[in-house]
Amino acid sequence: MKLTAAAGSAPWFLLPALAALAGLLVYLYAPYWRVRKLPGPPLSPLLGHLPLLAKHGPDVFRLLADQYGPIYRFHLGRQPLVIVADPELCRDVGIRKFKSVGNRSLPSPISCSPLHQKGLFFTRDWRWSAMRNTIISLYQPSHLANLIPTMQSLIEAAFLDLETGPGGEITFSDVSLKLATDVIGQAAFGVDLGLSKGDHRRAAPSDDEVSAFVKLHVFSTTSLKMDLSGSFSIVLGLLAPILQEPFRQVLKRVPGTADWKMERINGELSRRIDAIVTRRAREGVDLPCRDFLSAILKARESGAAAGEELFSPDYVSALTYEHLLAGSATTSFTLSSVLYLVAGHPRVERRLLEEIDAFEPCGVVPSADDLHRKFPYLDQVIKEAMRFYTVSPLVAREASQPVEIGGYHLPKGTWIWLALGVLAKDPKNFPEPDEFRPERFDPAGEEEKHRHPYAHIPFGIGPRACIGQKFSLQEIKLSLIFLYRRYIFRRSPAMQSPLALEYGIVLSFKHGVKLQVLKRQ
Ligand code: HEM
Repeated sequence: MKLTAAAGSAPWFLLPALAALAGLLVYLYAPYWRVRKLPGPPLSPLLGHLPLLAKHGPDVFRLLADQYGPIYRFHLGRQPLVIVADPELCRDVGIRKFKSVGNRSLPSPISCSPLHQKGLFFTRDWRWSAMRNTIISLYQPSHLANLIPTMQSLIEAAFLDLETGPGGEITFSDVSLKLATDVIGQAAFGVDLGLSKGDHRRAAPSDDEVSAFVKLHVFSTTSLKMDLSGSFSIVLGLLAPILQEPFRQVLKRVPGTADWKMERINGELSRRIDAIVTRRAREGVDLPCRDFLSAILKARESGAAAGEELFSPDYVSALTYEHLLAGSATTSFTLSSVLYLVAGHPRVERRLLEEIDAFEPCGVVPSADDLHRKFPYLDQVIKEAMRFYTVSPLVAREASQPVEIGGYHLPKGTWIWLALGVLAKDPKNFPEPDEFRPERFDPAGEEEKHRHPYAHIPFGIGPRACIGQKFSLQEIKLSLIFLYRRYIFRRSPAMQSPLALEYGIVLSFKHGVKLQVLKRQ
Protein backbone atom coordinates (compact mmCIF):
# COMPACT_ATOMS: atom_id res chain seq x y z
CA MET A 1 0.00 0.00 0.00
CA LYS A 2 2.74 2.39 1.06
CA LEU A 3 4.79 1.45 -1.99
CA THR A 4 1.92 2.22 -4.33
CA ALA A 5 1.46 5.62 -2.73
CA ALA A 6 5.13 6.39 -3.05
CA ALA A 7 5.18 5.30 -6.70
CA GLY A 8 2.05 7.29 -7.40
CA SER A 9 3.47 10.48 -5.86
CA ALA A 10 6.87 10.22 -7.57
CA PRO A 11 5.90 11.89 -10.88
CA TRP A 12 4.41 14.86 -9.05
CA PHE A 13 7.54 15.19 -7.00
CA LEU A 14 9.74 15.05 -10.08
CA LEU A 15 7.69 17.39 -12.23
CA PRO A 16 9.31 20.68 -11.16
CA ALA A 17 12.77 19.16 -11.63
CA LEU A 18 11.82 17.85 -15.08
CA ALA A 19 10.34 21.22 -16.01
CA ALA A 20 13.53 22.96 -14.85
CA LEU A 21 15.66 20.55 -16.87
CA ALA A 22 13.48 21.05 -19.95
CA GLY A 23 13.72 24.83 -19.44
CA LEU A 24 17.50 24.60 -19.19
CA LEU A 25 17.74 22.52 -22.36
CA VAL A 26 15.48 24.93 -24.25
CA TYR A 27 17.57 27.86 -22.95
CA LEU A 28 20.79 26.17 -24.04
CA TYR A 29 19.66 24.88 -27.40
CA ALA A 30 17.11 27.43 -28.62
CA PRO A 31 19.82 29.59 -30.26
CA TYR A 32 20.86 26.53 -32.29
CA TRP A 33 17.40 26.18 -33.76
CA ARG A 34 18.25 29.15 -35.94
CA VAL A 35 21.33 27.51 -37.48
CA ARG A 36 19.88 23.99 -37.53
CA LYS A 37 20.02 23.72 -41.30
CA LEU A 38 23.78 23.77 -41.34
CA PRO A 39 25.63 20.48 -41.21
CA GLY A 40 27.59 19.83 -38.04
CA PRO A 41 28.27 17.38 -35.25
CA PRO A 42 25.25 16.36 -33.15
CA LEU A 43 24.37 18.76 -30.34
CA SER A 44 25.88 17.56 -27.13
CA PRO A 45 24.70 18.23 -23.57
CA LEU A 46 25.74 21.29 -21.56
CA LEU A 47 29.34 21.99 -22.53
CA GLY A 48 28.70 21.17 -26.15
CA HIS A 49 31.87 20.49 -28.12
CA LEU A 50 34.13 22.41 -25.75
CA PRO A 51 35.79 19.24 -24.42
CA LEU A 52 36.68 18.39 -28.05
CA LEU A 53 38.26 21.83 -28.46
CA ALA A 54 40.14 21.38 -25.20
CA LYS A 55 41.44 17.99 -26.34
CA HIS A 56 42.41 18.68 -29.96
CA GLY A 57 42.91 22.47 -29.96
CA PRO A 58 42.20 24.08 -33.33
CA ASP A 59 42.90 20.72 -35.06
CA VAL A 60 39.34 19.81 -34.19
CA PHE A 61 38.14 22.19 -36.93
CA ARG A 62 40.19 20.31 -39.49
CA LEU A 63 38.73 16.99 -38.42
CA LEU A 64 35.20 18.41 -38.54
CA ALA A 65 35.75 20.08 -41.93
CA ASP A 66 36.80 16.68 -43.34
CA GLN A 67 33.51 15.30 -42.09
CA TYR A 68 31.02 18.13 -42.62
CA GLY A 69 32.46 20.23 -45.42
CA PRO A 70 33.47 23.87 -45.82
CA ILE A 71 30.81 25.45 -43.59
CA TYR A 72 29.31 23.87 -40.50
CA ARG A 73 28.01 24.72 -37.05
CA PHE A 74 29.89 24.11 -33.82
CA HIS A 75 28.37 23.94 -30.38
CA LEU A 76 30.12 26.43 -28.11
CA GLY A 77 28.06 26.93 -24.99
CA ARG A 78 24.90 28.86 -25.85
CA GLN A 79 26.45 30.81 -28.65
CA PRO A 80 25.54 29.79 -32.23
CA LEU A 81 28.88 29.45 -33.95
CA VAL A 82 29.54 28.73 -37.61
CA ILE A 83 32.94 27.64 -38.87
CA VAL A 84 34.03 28.62 -42.36
CA ALA A 85 36.83 26.48 -43.80
CA ASP A 86 36.97 27.44 -47.47
CA PRO A 87 38.83 30.32 -49.20
CA GLU A 88 35.87 31.44 -51.33
CA LEU A 89 33.55 31.60 -48.33
CA CYS A 90 36.28 33.44 -46.39
CA ARG A 91 36.31 36.02 -49.19
CA ASP A 92 32.52 36.32 -48.75
CA VAL A 93 32.80 36.90 -45.00
CA GLY A 94 35.94 39.03 -45.01
CA ILE A 95 35.38 41.20 -48.08
CA ARG A 96 32.10 40.92 -49.98
CA LYS A 97 29.82 40.93 -46.94
CA PHE A 98 32.10 42.94 -44.70
CA LYS A 99 29.31 45.38 -43.79
CA SER A 100 27.29 42.57 -42.22
CA VAL A 101 30.22 40.66 -40.71
CA GLY A 102 32.72 43.43 -39.92
CA ASN A 103 32.83 43.14 -36.14
CA ARG A 104 34.62 40.55 -34.10
CA SER A 105 32.88 38.14 -31.78
CA LEU A 106 33.90 38.73 -28.21
CA PRO A 107 35.07 35.48 -26.64
CA SER A 108 34.17 35.25 -22.99
CA PRO A 109 37.82 35.38 -21.79
CA ILE A 110 38.05 38.87 -23.29
CA SER A 111 34.65 40.11 -22.21
CA CYS A 112 35.88 40.36 -18.62
CA SER A 113 38.99 42.37 -19.46
CA PRO A 114 38.51 46.05 -20.40
CA LEU A 115 42.23 46.35 -21.07
CA HIS A 116 41.90 43.83 -23.87
CA GLN A 117 38.49 44.97 -25.03
CA LYS A 118 39.22 48.58 -25.83
CA GLY A 119 42.01 48.02 -28.35
CA LEU A 120 41.44 48.03 -32.11
CA PHE A 121 40.99 44.28 -32.20
CA PHE A 122 37.69 44.21 -30.34
CA THR A 123 36.23 47.68 -30.86
CA ARG A 124 33.21 47.77 -33.14
CA ASP A 125 31.41 49.77 -35.84
CA TRP A 126 32.13 53.52 -36.08
CA ARG A 127 34.65 53.51 -33.25
CA TRP A 128 36.71 50.78 -34.91
CA SER A 129 36.78 52.50 -38.32
CA ALA A 130 37.60 55.92 -36.78
CA MET A 131 40.43 54.40 -34.71
CA ARG A 132 41.79 52.34 -37.57
CA ASN A 133 41.76 55.33 -39.96
CA THR A 134 43.70 57.38 -37.44
CA ILE A 135 46.43 54.92 -36.66
CA ILE A 136 46.86 53.33 -40.09
CA SER A 137 49.40 56.01 -41.07
CA LEU A 138 51.85 54.47 -38.63
CA TYR A 139 51.96 51.35 -40.72
CA GLN A 140 52.71 53.08 -44.02
CA PRO A 141 55.93 51.98 -45.77
CA SER A 142 57.73 55.28 -45.11
CA HIS A 143 57.14 55.08 -41.36
CA LEU A 144 58.14 51.42 -41.28
CA ALA A 145 61.35 52.14 -43.21
CA ASN A 146 62.27 54.67 -40.51
CA LEU A 147 61.98 51.92 -37.92
CA ILE A 148 64.72 49.78 -39.53
CA PRO A 149 67.65 51.24 -37.53
CA THR A 150 65.76 50.77 -34.24
CA MET A 151 64.77 47.21 -35.12
CA GLN A 152 68.29 46.41 -36.30
CA SER A 153 69.95 47.66 -33.11
CA LEU A 154 67.58 45.57 -30.97
CA ILE A 155 68.19 42.54 -33.19
CA GLU A 156 71.95 42.99 -32.79
CA ALA A 157 71.60 43.25 -29.03
CA ALA A 158 69.54 40.07 -28.97
CA PHE A 159 71.45 37.90 -31.44
CA LEU A 160 75.05 39.11 -31.78
CA ASP A 161 76.39 36.82 -29.07
CA LEU A 162 73.76 34.17 -28.66
CA GLU A 163 74.39 32.84 -25.18
CA THR A 164 74.08 29.10 -25.32
CA GLY A 165 73.74 26.57 -22.51
CA PRO A 166 75.17 23.03 -22.26
CA GLY A 167 75.67 21.41 -25.69
CA GLY A 168 75.57 24.82 -27.39
CA GLU A 169 71.77 24.92 -27.03
CA ILE A 170 69.28 27.74 -26.60
CA THR A 171 65.56 27.89 -26.16
CA PHE A 172 65.14 30.12 -29.15
CA SER A 173 61.44 30.81 -28.57
CA ASP A 174 62.38 32.59 -25.28
CA VAL A 175 65.07 34.69 -26.97
CA SER A 176 62.75 35.66 -29.82
CA LEU A 177 59.91 36.58 -27.44
CA LYS A 178 62.24 38.96 -25.62
CA LEU A 179 63.32 40.50 -28.90
CA ALA A 180 59.75 40.90 -30.21
CA THR A 181 58.67 42.45 -26.88
CA ASP A 182 61.64 44.85 -26.98
CA VAL A 183 60.82 45.89 -30.54
CA ILE A 184 57.20 46.57 -29.68
CA GLY A 185 58.17 48.30 -26.44
CA GLN A 186 60.24 50.71 -28.49
CA ALA A 187 57.85 51.09 -31.42
CA ALA A 188 54.68 51.36 -29.34
CA PHE A 189 55.67 53.04 -26.09
CA GLY A 190 59.08 54.49 -26.93
CA VAL A 191 60.34 52.54 -23.91
CA ASP A 192 63.55 50.54 -24.04
CA LEU A 193 62.58 47.42 -22.13
CA GLY A 194 66.08 46.00 -22.61
CA LEU A 195 65.00 42.39 -22.18
CA SER A 196 67.20 41.00 -24.91
CA LYS A 197 70.59 41.94 -23.54
CA GLY A 198 72.25 43.36 -20.39
CA ASP A 199 70.94 46.60 -18.94
CA HIS A 200 73.58 48.98 -20.26
CA ARG A 201 71.28 50.24 -23.01
CA ARG A 202 68.23 50.79 -20.91
CA ALA A 203 67.36 54.34 -19.93
CA ALA A 204 64.32 53.66 -17.79
CA PRO A 205 62.78 51.96 -15.85
CA SER A 206 64.59 49.64 -13.39
CA ASP A 207 65.25 45.95 -13.97
CA ASP A 208 62.66 44.75 -11.50
CA GLU A 209 60.00 47.03 -12.86
CA VAL A 210 60.52 45.82 -16.40
CA SER A 211 60.59 42.14 -15.64
CA ALA A 212 57.57 42.53 -13.35
CA PHE A 213 55.73 44.31 -16.15
CA VAL A 214 56.56 41.61 -18.66
CA LYS A 215 55.64 38.82 -16.23
CA LEU A 216 52.26 40.47 -15.73
CA HIS A 217 51.85 40.77 -19.46
CA VAL A 218 52.73 37.12 -20.07
CA PHE A 219 50.40 35.93 -17.32
CA SER A 220 47.57 38.10 -18.56
CA THR A 221 48.01 36.85 -22.12
CA THR A 222 48.31 33.17 -21.30
CA SER A 223 45.27 33.26 -18.99
CA LEU A 224 43.04 34.06 -21.92
CA LYS A 225 42.39 30.44 -22.70
CA MET A 226 40.03 29.34 -25.44
CA ASP A 227 39.38 25.97 -23.89
CA LEU A 228 38.14 24.79 -20.51
CA SER A 229 41.18 25.74 -18.51
CA GLY A 230 40.20 29.40 -17.98
CA SER A 231 38.47 30.68 -14.84
CA PHE A 232 35.11 29.39 -13.63
CA SER A 233 33.31 32.57 -14.69
CA ILE A 234 34.75 32.19 -18.21
CA VAL A 235 33.47 28.63 -18.53
CA LEU A 236 30.11 29.70 -17.10
CA GLY A 237 30.02 32.60 -19.56
CA LEU A 238 30.16 30.14 -22.41
CA LEU A 239 27.08 28.37 -21.12
CA ALA A 240 25.08 31.30 -19.85
CA PRO A 241 26.60 34.63 -20.86
CA ILE A 242 24.16 36.45 -18.60
CA LEU A 243 25.72 34.82 -15.52
CA GLN A 244 29.36 35.49 -16.34
CA GLU A 245 29.61 39.05 -15.07
CA PRO A 246 27.72 38.54 -11.76
CA PHE A 247 29.83 35.47 -11.02
CA ARG A 248 33.02 37.27 -11.92
CA GLN A 249 32.08 40.11 -9.58
CA VAL A 250 31.69 37.61 -6.74
CA LEU A 251 34.68 35.40 -7.56
CA LYS A 252 37.11 38.24 -8.03
CA ARG A 253 36.68 38.92 -4.31
CA VAL A 254 37.43 35.31 -3.32
CA PRO A 255 41.20 34.95 -2.80
CA GLY A 256 42.80 32.07 -4.61
CA THR A 257 40.30 31.83 -7.49
CA ALA A 258 41.48 32.35 -11.07
CA ASP A 259 39.12 35.37 -11.35
CA TRP A 260 40.72 36.95 -8.27
CA LYS A 261 44.19 36.42 -9.69
CA MET A 262 43.26 37.78 -13.13
CA GLU A 263 41.57 40.82 -11.63
CA ARG A 264 44.69 41.69 -9.64
CA ILE A 265 47.10 41.10 -12.50
CA ASN A 266 45.05 42.99 -15.09
CA GLY A 267 44.52 45.85 -12.63
CA GLU A 268 48.25 46.07 -11.99
CA LEU A 269 49.03 45.92 -15.70
CA SER A 270 46.53 48.69 -16.43
CA ARG A 271 47.99 50.86 -13.67
CA ARG A 272 51.49 50.50 -15.10
CA ILE A 273 50.40 51.27 -18.64
CA ASP A 274 48.29 54.21 -17.46
CA ALA A 275 51.37 55.56 -15.67
CA ILE A 276 53.43 55.44 -18.89
CA VAL A 277 50.60 57.09 -20.86
CA THR A 278 50.07 59.83 -18.26
CA ARG A 279 53.80 60.58 -18.08
CA ARG A 280 54.03 60.84 -21.86
CA ALA A 281 50.88 63.00 -22.11
CA ARG A 282 52.41 65.38 -19.53
CA GLU A 283 55.71 65.55 -21.39
CA GLY A 284 53.84 66.73 -24.51
CA VAL A 285 54.22 65.42 -28.04
CA ASP A 286 57.06 66.45 -30.32
CA LEU A 287 57.08 66.04 -34.05
CA PRO A 288 57.79 63.77 -35.83
CA CYS A 289 55.97 61.21 -33.70
CA ARG A 290 58.63 58.74 -32.64
CA ASP A 291 56.30 55.96 -31.58
CA PHE A 292 52.77 54.73 -31.61
CA LEU A 293 51.82 56.32 -28.31
CA SER A 294 52.95 59.80 -29.39
CA ALA A 295 50.96 59.42 -32.61
CA ILE A 296 47.75 58.68 -30.71
CA LEU A 297 48.37 61.46 -28.21
CA LYS A 298 48.98 63.80 -31.13
CA ALA A 299 45.72 62.69 -32.82
CA ARG A 300 43.95 63.36 -29.53
CA GLU A 301 45.36 66.85 -29.26
CA SER A 302 44.73 67.87 -32.85
CA GLY A 303 41.38 66.14 -33.26
CA ALA A 304 39.76 68.38 -30.61
CA ALA A 305 36.49 66.97 -29.30
CA ALA A 306 36.19 63.94 -31.62
CA GLY A 307 39.81 62.96 -30.97
CA GLU A 308 39.40 63.33 -27.24
CA GLU A 309 36.27 61.24 -27.20
CA LEU A 310 37.78 58.59 -29.46
CA PHE A 311 41.04 58.40 -27.58
CA SER A 312 39.96 58.77 -23.99
CA PRO A 313 42.72 57.62 -21.60
CA ASP A 314 41.36 54.08 -21.22
CA TYR A 315 41.31 53.61 -25.01
CA VAL A 316 44.81 55.05 -25.39
CA SER A 317 46.13 52.59 -22.80
CA ALA A 318 44.31 49.65 -24.37
CA LEU A 319 45.48 50.51 -27.89
CA THR A 320 49.07 50.87 -26.80
CA TYR A 321 49.03 47.70 -24.76
CA GLU A 322 47.39 45.87 -27.64
CA HIS A 323 50.58 46.28 -29.62
CA LEU A 324 52.49 44.37 -27.03
CA LEU A 325 49.81 41.73 -26.99
CA ALA A 326 49.24 41.38 -30.75
CA GLY A 327 52.79 41.94 -31.90
CA SER A 328 55.07 40.00 -29.58
CA ALA A 329 53.87 36.39 -29.31
CA THR A 330 52.83 36.20 -32.98
CA THR A 331 56.11 37.52 -34.36
CA SER A 332 58.21 35.46 -31.98
CA PHE A 333 56.26 32.29 -32.81
CA THR A 334 56.81 32.86 -36.54
CA LEU A 335 60.55 33.48 -36.13
CA SER A 336 60.93 30.34 -34.02
CA SER A 337 58.96 28.21 -36.49
CA VAL A 338 61.18 29.31 -39.39
CA LEU A 339 64.36 28.37 -37.51
CA TYR A 340 62.91 25.05 -36.38
CA LEU A 341 61.63 24.07 -39.83
CA VAL A 342 64.75 25.18 -41.72
CA ALA A 343 66.94 23.30 -39.20
CA GLY A 344 65.19 20.09 -40.23
CA HIS A 345 65.48 20.70 -44.00
CA PRO A 346 69.12 20.97 -45.17
CA ARG A 347 68.17 21.59 -48.82
CA VAL A 348 66.05 24.62 -47.86
CA GLU A 349 68.82 25.83 -45.57
CA ARG A 350 71.43 25.65 -48.39
CA ARG A 351 69.25 27.67 -50.78
CA LEU A 352 68.44 30.24 -48.14
CA LEU A 353 72.08 30.71 -47.14
CA GLU A 354 73.06 31.13 -50.81
CA GLU A 355 70.52 33.92 -51.23
CA ILE A 356 71.50 35.69 -48.02
CA ASP A 357 75.25 35.35 -48.70
CA ALA A 358 74.79 36.80 -52.19
CA PHE A 359 73.56 40.04 -50.61
CA GLU A 360 76.07 42.73 -49.53
CA PRO A 361 78.80 42.04 -46.91
CA CYS A 362 77.74 41.17 -43.38
CA GLY A 363 77.85 44.71 -42.01
CA VAL A 364 75.42 46.17 -44.59
CA VAL A 365 71.89 46.47 -43.21
CA PRO A 366 69.24 45.80 -45.86
CA SER A 367 67.03 48.78 -46.72
CA ALA A 368 63.24 48.50 -46.96
CA ASP A 369 63.62 48.22 -50.73
CA ASP A 370 66.24 45.43 -50.38
CA LEU A 371 63.91 43.54 -48.07
CA HIS A 372 61.15 43.90 -50.59
CA ARG A 373 63.05 42.84 -53.73
CA LYS A 374 66.26 40.98 -52.96
CA PHE A 375 65.15 38.03 -50.84
CA PRO A 376 62.51 36.13 -52.85
CA TYR A 377 63.41 32.73 -51.40
CA LEU A 378 63.32 34.10 -47.85
CA ASP A 379 59.78 35.31 -48.61
CA GLN A 380 58.81 31.80 -49.67
CA VAL A 381 60.36 30.25 -46.55
CA ILE A 382 58.45 32.64 -44.27
CA LYS A 383 55.15 32.05 -46.09
CA GLU A 384 55.60 28.30 -45.91
CA ALA A 385 56.49 28.39 -42.20
CA MET A 386 53.39 30.52 -41.53
CA ARG A 387 51.32 28.00 -43.44
CA PHE A 388 52.88 25.04 -41.66
CA TYR A 389 52.30 26.53 -38.20
CA THR A 390 49.42 29.02 -38.44
CA VAL A 391 49.87 31.13 -35.33
CA SER A 392 46.35 32.55 -35.53
CA PRO A 393 44.34 29.51 -36.62
CA LEU A 394 40.94 31.19 -36.18
CA VAL A 395 39.68 34.64 -37.08
CA ALA A 396 36.62 35.56 -35.07
CA ARG A 397 33.81 37.59 -36.65
CA GLU A 398 30.16 38.14 -35.81
CA ALA A 399 27.08 38.86 -37.97
CA SER A 400 25.80 42.33 -37.02
CA GLN A 401 22.76 41.74 -39.29
CA PRO A 402 21.22 38.68 -40.97
CA VAL A 403 23.54 37.46 -43.72
CA GLU A 404 23.71 34.68 -46.29
CA ILE A 405 26.95 32.72 -46.43
CA GLY A 406 27.44 29.61 -48.55
CA GLY A 407 23.70 29.35 -49.23
CA TYR A 408 22.76 29.41 -45.53
CA HIS A 409 20.87 32.24 -43.86
CA LEU A 410 22.65 33.16 -40.65
CA PRO A 411 20.78 35.26 -38.12
CA LYS A 412 22.11 38.45 -36.54
CA GLY A 413 24.42 37.65 -33.64
CA THR A 414 25.81 34.41 -35.11
CA TRP A 415 29.51 34.02 -34.52
CA ILE A 416 31.34 33.26 -37.76
CA TRP A 417 34.90 32.02 -37.41
CA LEU A 418 37.26 31.71 -40.34
CA ALA A 419 39.39 28.62 -39.89
CA LEU A 420 42.73 29.83 -41.34
CA GLY A 421 44.52 26.81 -39.91
CA VAL A 422 42.21 24.49 -41.88
CA LEU A 423 42.71 26.43 -45.13
CA ALA A 424 46.47 26.18 -44.66
CA LYS A 425 46.40 22.38 -44.63
CA ASP A 426 43.83 21.82 -47.39
CA PRO A 427 45.39 19.46 -49.97
CA LYS A 428 43.29 21.06 -52.75
CA ASN A 429 45.40 24.21 -52.45
CA PHE A 430 48.51 22.75 -50.83
CA PRO A 431 49.30 19.26 -52.17
CA GLU A 432 51.01 17.13 -49.51
CA PRO A 433 50.17 19.72 -46.88
CA ASP A 434 52.32 18.14 -44.18
CA GLU A 435 55.50 18.61 -46.20
CA PHE A 436 57.55 21.76 -45.56
CA ARG A 437 58.24 22.99 -49.12
CA PRO A 438 58.83 26.75 -49.56
CA GLU A 439 58.93 26.37 -53.37
CA ARG A 440 55.17 25.94 -53.39
CA PHE A 441 55.06 29.74 -53.02
CA ASP A 442 57.39 30.37 -55.98
CA PRO A 443 55.42 32.89 -58.09
CA ALA A 444 56.59 31.15 -61.28
CA GLY A 445 55.56 27.68 -60.04
CA GLU A 446 52.38 25.84 -61.09
CA GLU A 447 51.19 25.33 -57.51
CA GLU A 448 51.20 29.06 -56.76
CA LYS A 449 49.51 29.89 -60.08
CA HIS A 450 46.64 27.48 -59.52
CA ARG A 451 46.04 28.23 -55.88
CA HIS A 452 42.94 30.13 -54.74
CA PRO A 453 44.03 33.74 -53.98
CA TYR A 454 42.65 33.52 -50.43
CA ALA A 455 43.97 30.08 -49.52
CA HIS A 456 46.91 31.51 -47.60
CA ILE A 457 45.75 34.33 -45.31
CA PRO A 458 47.76 34.08 -42.06
CA PHE A 459 47.20 37.80 -41.44
CA GLY A 460 43.44 37.59 -42.00
CA ILE A 461 41.38 39.13 -44.76
CA GLY A 462 39.66 42.34 -45.88
CA PRO A 463 39.45 45.73 -44.14
CA ARG A 464 39.84 44.08 -40.75
CA ALA A 465 43.04 42.20 -41.62
CA CYS A 466 46.13 42.51 -39.41
CA ILE A 467 47.32 46.09 -39.23
CA GLY A 468 50.83 45.01 -38.17
CA GLN A 469 51.53 42.66 -41.10
CA LYS A 470 54.27 44.73 -42.75
CA PHE A 471 55.72 45.70 -39.39
CA SER A 472 56.16 42.09 -38.32
CA LEU A 473 57.43 40.89 -41.71
CA GLN A 474 60.07 43.62 -41.65
CA GLU A 475 61.19 42.52 -38.20
CA ILE A 476 61.14 38.82 -39.14
CA LYS A 477 63.16 39.35 -42.33
CA LEU A 478 65.76 41.59 -40.66
CA SER A 479 66.13 39.03 -37.87
CA LEU A 480 66.52 36.05 -40.19
CA ILE A 481 69.07 37.80 -42.40
CA PHE A 482 71.05 38.80 -39.32
CA LEU A 483 70.93 35.28 -37.86
CA TYR A 484 71.75 33.28 -41.00
CA ARG A 485 74.69 35.53 -41.82
CA ARG A 486 76.27 34.35 -38.57
CA TYR A 487 74.79 31.02 -37.53
CA ILE A 488 73.07 27.84 -38.59
CA PHE A 489 70.82 25.85 -36.30
CA ARG A 490 70.13 22.20 -35.54
CA ARG A 491 67.18 20.76 -33.64
CA SER A 492 68.03 19.79 -30.10
CA PRO A 493 67.86 16.03 -29.48
CA ALA A 494 66.08 16.96 -26.23
CA MET A 495 63.11 18.32 -28.16
CA GLN A 496 60.05 16.25 -28.92
CA SER A 497 59.02 15.78 -32.54
CA PRO A 498 56.50 16.82 -33.72
CA LEU A 499 56.36 19.97 -31.64
CA ALA A 500 53.62 20.18 -29.02
CA LEU A 501 51.47 23.28 -29.42
CA GLU A 502 49.35 25.12 -26.88
CA TYR A 503 46.21 27.05 -27.74
CA GLY A 504 45.64 30.37 -25.94
CA ILE A 505 44.44 33.39 -27.89
CA VAL A 506 47.17 32.47 -30.36
CA LEU A 507 49.24 29.31 -30.70
CA SER A 508 52.45 28.85 -28.77
CA PHE A 509 55.03 26.08 -28.39
CA LYS A 510 54.23 24.11 -25.27
CA HIS A 511 57.84 23.31 -24.38
CA GLY A 512 59.59 26.01 -26.40
CA VAL A 513 61.83 25.58 -29.45
CA LYS A 514 65.25 24.27 -28.43
CA LEU A 515 68.05 24.56 -30.96
CA GLN A 516 71.80 23.96 -31.17
CA VAL A 517 73.62 27.03 -32.42
CA LEU A 518 76.58 26.57 -34.81
CA LYS A 519 78.69 29.62 -35.71
CA ARG A 520 79.36 30.04 -39.44
CA GLN A 521 82.98 30.62 -40.51
C1 HEM B 1 53.45 37.09 -37.48
C2 HEM B 1 52.86 38.11 -36.92
C3 HEM B 1 51.35 38.35 -36.90
C4 HEM B 1 50.32 37.55 -37.31
C5 HEM B 1 50.37 36.16 -37.92
C6 HEM B 1 49.09 38.29 -37.07
C7 HEM B 1 47.81 37.82 -37.36
C8 HEM B 1 46.66 38.57 -37.21
C9 HEM B 1 45.34 38.12 -37.58
C10 HEM B 1 45.01 36.75 -38.19
C11 HEM B 1 44.48 39.10 -37.28
C12 HEM B 1 42.95 39.07 -37.49
C13 HEM B 1 42.69 39.58 -38.90
C14 HEM B 1 41.27 39.47 -39.40
O1 HEM B 1 40.33 39.55 -38.62
O2 HEM B 1 41.09 39.30 -40.61
C15 HEM B 1 45.23 40.20 -36.73
C16 HEM B 1 44.70 41.40 -36.33
C17 HEM B 1 45.43 42.42 -35.74
N1 HEM B 1 46.79 42.45 -35.57
FE1 HEM B 1 48.11 41.04 -36.13
N2 HEM B 1 49.41 39.51 -36.53
C18 HEM B 1 50.79 39.59 -36.42
C19 HEM B 1 51.53 40.66 -35.94
C20 HEM B 1 51.01 41.85 -35.50
C21 HEM B 1 51.78 42.98 -35.05
C22 HEM B 1 53.31 43.06 -35.04
C23 HEM B 1 50.89 43.93 -34.65
C24 HEM B 1 51.15 45.32 -34.11
C25 HEM B 1 52.25 45.98 -34.24
C26 HEM B 1 49.56 43.41 -34.87
C27 HEM B 1 48.39 44.07 -34.59
C28 HEM B 1 47.12 43.62 -34.94
C29 HEM B 1 45.91 44.39 -34.69
C30 HEM B 1 45.83 45.75 -33.99
C31 HEM B 1 44.85 43.64 -35.21
C32 HEM B 1 43.38 44.02 -35.21
C33 HEM B 1 43.05 44.73 -36.52
C34 HEM B 1 41.60 45.19 -36.60
O3 HEM B 1 40.73 44.56 -36.00
O4 HEM B 1 41.36 46.19 -37.29
N3 HEM B 1 49.67 42.14 -35.39
N4 HEM B 1 46.57 39.85 -36.70
